[in-house]
Order: sequence, then structure tokens, then C-alpha cells
Amino acid sequence: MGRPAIEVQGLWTQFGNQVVHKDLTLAVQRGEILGIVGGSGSGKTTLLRELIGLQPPSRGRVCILGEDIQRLSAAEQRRLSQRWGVLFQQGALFSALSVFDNIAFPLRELRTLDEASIRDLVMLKLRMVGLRPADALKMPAELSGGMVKRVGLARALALDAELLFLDEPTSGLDPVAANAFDELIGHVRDGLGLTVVMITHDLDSLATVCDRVAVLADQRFIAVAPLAEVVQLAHPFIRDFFHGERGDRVLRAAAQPASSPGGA
Ligand SMILES: Nc1ncnc2c1ncn2[C@@H]1O[C@H](COP(=O)(O)OP(=O)(O)OP(=O)(O)O)[C@@H](O)[C@H]1O
Repeated sequence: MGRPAIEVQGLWTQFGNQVVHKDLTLAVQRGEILGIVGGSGSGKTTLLRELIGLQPPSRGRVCILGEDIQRLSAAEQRRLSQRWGVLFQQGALFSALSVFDNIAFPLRELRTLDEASIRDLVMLKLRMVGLRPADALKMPAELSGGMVKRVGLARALALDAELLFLDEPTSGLDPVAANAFDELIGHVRDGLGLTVVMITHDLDSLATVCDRVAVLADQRFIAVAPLAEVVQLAHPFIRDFFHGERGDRVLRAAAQPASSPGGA
């Protein structure tokens, strides 16, 4: 196995007196889908921001695709950032732009592509996320919640990303749309060999699409393992999070064989 796509070593995060992360270590393999769970305020979004260089950790190292992001110049970081896509929780589309122009946005920012190439790429990405060509003309206000997420995903993947970071991608979706979106994430991972890091509290996402789950509690990763192993841990967060009928359903689903990284 080659070098992990993402490596975190000895990462600490502190805001004033508040220690959010204490010595986190993590390696995400290429082609893997990693779910990150943790209670509200446990530092999931902050960790995501640190992974993509939006915020420096207080201490420690983050290597993405072999590059130590703290050591890169702003220009190098910008270049590296073209190799990942991000779908933030509030990853709103530009409301004044059509679906087409939203997806075209990062392609136009490159300033190296002509409009004909941009058009081909936008329509390709639109198809990839399961939308119809006619949807390109729609405005964000005319889309369902699931469609908004799909357009956001198409935009995140517009530059042929190798890594995909998702913050609560299924939040606000009904269960059917959420399942369909999970399926889509698995599908694009298999098709493109993407590495995916997904913050989620959606038990179904954890059970159906994540190869491993990293659990943030007590300022640490108390587990980074397949869900079936995570749920065996005797920790109050695990008990509370996976408790009850929903948890039982997840446990049954987790007992099914998971899809393998890279879709092999
Ligand atoms: N820029 C900041 N300055 C000070 N404190 C911050 C800052 N960013 C985050 N925090 C604090 O760090 C902690 C972790 O926040 P974060 O948003 O990462 O948690 P989270 O796990 O994503 O929460 P949620 O699930 O509710 O979105 C919180 O206590 C938050 O108040």
C-alpha cells in the first residue's frame, strides 16, 4: 500500500483555554471513505478546516497527497487545493447563478479552458451526479434539497478532484434522498478512485458507505475502525450515539460485508 492520501500527526487544536483536539493521529488510505463522527462541538468541522489548510492546527502536521500543507506557500496551497473538492454543510450554491454556471464556476476560475471545453465538462459532471441536461438551466431556488447537494457535488468534482471532503452531506435530506446521495458517493468513489472524508451523524451513511469510522470524543479519536468494530467499544459516546432501535438497525447493516476501497 502506498503513502496514505491524508496523514495527520500529533495534531492539537486550542482556542484560548479550550483544547478541542489533543494529539490526533490519522491516516486515510487512497480510495477509502472515512466517516468522522463526534458530538456537537467535538471539533469535526474544525478538523476538516485544518485538513484543507483553511486553519492552522495549534500543533502537529497535516500531509495531503504527500505534501505538508503548513509548509506550502499560498500559491502551492492553491495549486494543491485543485486536487480536492469540498462540500460544506452550508455549501450553498450561488443563488443568482444557474446550475450550469455554478458547476462552471471553478472551471472558469482556472482561466485556462475555453467555453466549449467548460460546457463539455459541466455536462459530464451533471450526468455523473445523476442530473439531467435540462437541469443545467435551472436556478438553485427551483431545485429539491437532494438536487442542491448533487449540484454541490458536481461543483466539488468539477476539477477532477482526487480527494473529496464532505461536511454532513445528507443533513436536511429525507431518508430516500439521503440514501440516494450515499449511493452516489459510493458510486463516484468507485468510478473515480476518490478518497473521501465525510463528517456525518447519519447512521445509515456510516453503515452503508463508510469503510471506516473515526470517532472524536474526549478531544481524541477514541476509535478509527470499521463500524462493526467501533460499535463494540464500551465508551459512553458510542453507547449513546448507537443506542436504541436506530443503532440496532445500523448494527445489523454493519454486519453485512462492506464495499472495498476503490470498489475492487
Ligand atoms: N475560530 C474559533 N474560535 C474560537 N472557538 C472556536 C473557533 N472555531 C471553533 N471553535 C470552538 O471549537 C469547538 C469545536 O467546534 P466545531 O465547529 O469544529 O465542532 P463540530 O464538532 O463541528 O460541531 P457541530 O457538530 O455542532 O457542527 C467548539 O467549542 C467551537 O465553539
